[in-house]
Amino acid sequence: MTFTQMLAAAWQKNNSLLCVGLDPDPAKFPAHLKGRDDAIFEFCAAIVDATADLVCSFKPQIAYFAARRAEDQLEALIAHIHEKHPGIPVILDAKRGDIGSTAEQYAVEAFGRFQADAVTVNPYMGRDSVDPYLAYPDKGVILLCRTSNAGGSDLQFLDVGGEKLYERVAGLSARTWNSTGQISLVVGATFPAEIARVREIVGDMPLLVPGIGAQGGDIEATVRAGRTADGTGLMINSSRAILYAGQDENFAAAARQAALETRDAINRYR
Ligand SMILES: O=C(O)c1cc(=O)[nH]c(=O)n1[C@@H]1O[C@H](COP(=O)(O)O)[C@@H](O)[C@H]1O
Repeated sequence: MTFTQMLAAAWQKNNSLLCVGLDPDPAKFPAHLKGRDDAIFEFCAAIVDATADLVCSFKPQIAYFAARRAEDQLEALIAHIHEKHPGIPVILDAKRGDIGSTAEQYAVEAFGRFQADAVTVNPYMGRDSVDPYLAYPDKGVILLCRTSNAGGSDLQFLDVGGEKLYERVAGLSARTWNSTGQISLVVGATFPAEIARVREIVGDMPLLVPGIGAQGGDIEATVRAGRTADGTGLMINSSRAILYAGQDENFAAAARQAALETRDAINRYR
């Protein structure tokens, strides 16, 4: 099954456009996990098990694991998701981008080592820097287009021959680069007008939309701007607002409640 098929099935099965982001920061862990060698795995696996029936995808952010020499725990976590919650796609958020020969190694890392179903990629270096990921026909390649941070406008809003750079990325992705149907785009929830513009350019292509929750993006505006005609098309990510909804031993139950409320808030506007 391809990433796109898995995603479509998860949208339906869990009636959810919510992607739970796994950005584990040990400083924010409940006291009983602090100091344990496997704390990152235990924390994330508990969140995954508590929310897996409420999401369309999980998105571990590699920096939170690599910064603490915990890539082995990331491998174990992704294996855990595949084994215990088959059918829920895993997006490795790594925002890679490099010349083709190096991109080949990043692709092996994401799809071979970590067994992710999709990876985030920075398209700034152009088509040949994206091709090595597309060589894995079952995998998703999610390109940064209009990011959620304020500084995203520094480059993505530049005029490039009568259109903005993010519009060029969307247009190239949809019309030229996506011959295999593997590409999705990142568009921040903090910019609903641009979500609508990207949707206009790319048709029904799936969009990864971070920026609700801790970054303050508006759920109603996001869904109305980005949903497709059948009420899907979005992976709306929330990380901190779900991971750290509770601070004690009951953190996973608190995360479940936050995920449930977020999924239902999203569904109100589909
Ligand atoms: O590619 C991403 O996931 C991403 C793109 C973007 O434009 N903005 C953005 O916040 N992200 C990621 O989405 C997550 C947002 O986390 P919260 O703000 O805690 O919900 C982080 O893992 C970011 O790295």
